[in-house]
Amino acid sequence: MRIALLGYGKMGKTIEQIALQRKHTIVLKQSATPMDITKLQNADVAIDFSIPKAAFNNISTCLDLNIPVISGTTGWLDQYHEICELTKTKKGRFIYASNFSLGVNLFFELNSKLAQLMANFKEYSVDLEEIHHTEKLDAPSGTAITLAEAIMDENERYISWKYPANEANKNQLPIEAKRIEDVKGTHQIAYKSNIDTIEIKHTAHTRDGFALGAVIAAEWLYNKSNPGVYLMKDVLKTFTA
Ligand SMILES: NC(=O)c1ccc[n+]([C@@H]2O[C@H](COP(=O)([O-])OP(=O)(O)OC[C@H]3O[C@@H](n4cnc5c(N)ncnc54)[C@H](O)[C@@H]3O)[C@@H](O)[C@H]2O)c1
Ligand SMILES: O=C(O)C1=N[C@H](C(=O)O)CCC1
Repeated sequence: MRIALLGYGKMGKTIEQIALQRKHTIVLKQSATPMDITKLQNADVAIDFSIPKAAFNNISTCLDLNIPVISGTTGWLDQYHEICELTKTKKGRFIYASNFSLGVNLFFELNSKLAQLMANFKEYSVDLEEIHHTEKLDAPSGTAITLAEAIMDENERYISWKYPANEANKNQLPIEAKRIEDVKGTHQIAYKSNIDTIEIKHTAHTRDGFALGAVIAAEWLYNKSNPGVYLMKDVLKTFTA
């Protein structure tokens, strides 16, 4: 595939390495505006890992040009619905995931199952903590928001999530975000009672998992003939079916 990288920072560079190993070609490494439309038009698929304020324009430009696009950029989801509508109008193909790594997608399943199990045990309250490197622009992480939303789907006590955690009331799921140099991404969920604590945790050691998942999602979307908005779950189903 000819891939356009929209965002050529830590993730863009890691994705480039994985894409080359998988025999793809990089036709565009975009790091700022204005977009190089000529090179973008030459791509089979675009992968956006940029910054929150650039994601909407990057994705909509791809949809306008009928280029399938996957986005891992976090911190722009107030415009997700608009992108879904645009995908429908343009009959485009689009995938967003707050986290493309296989490990985290397994962790998402574990989180939902644990939330289901714990929902009737009112003596436990939930704490969510994420840790990332100090260059991260958004807080809490997109992954933490996905985890919180899945807990809220199962546990009627929580009607929203709250960051910072110390401002949460009893019906808000507290999220703590810490920034420590060079941390690739750690997410931990704790169910605490007066008697004990039950915890689950995912720790990313490198960015390779995010990048491999993103390239696999791009390959899947490129081969998908039906237009639509897809999820990482749809991609992974293909491999587990
Ligand atoms: N979904 C996932 O699996 C996953 C994994 C890791 C990171 N992320 C997210 O991906 C994004 C990028 O992460 P990163 O660690 O590579 O950040 P980074 O700061 O290293 O890279 C971002 C790059 O985007 C570039 N940029 C700025 N404006 C742009 C524009 N208009 N078009 C294209 N590029 C532009 C910047 O120059 C920078 O090089 C963040 O939002 C992060 O949260 C998601
Ligand atoms: O390094 C980042 O930035 C990451 N962002 C994603 C998020 O916000 O959840 C995924 C983990 C790494």
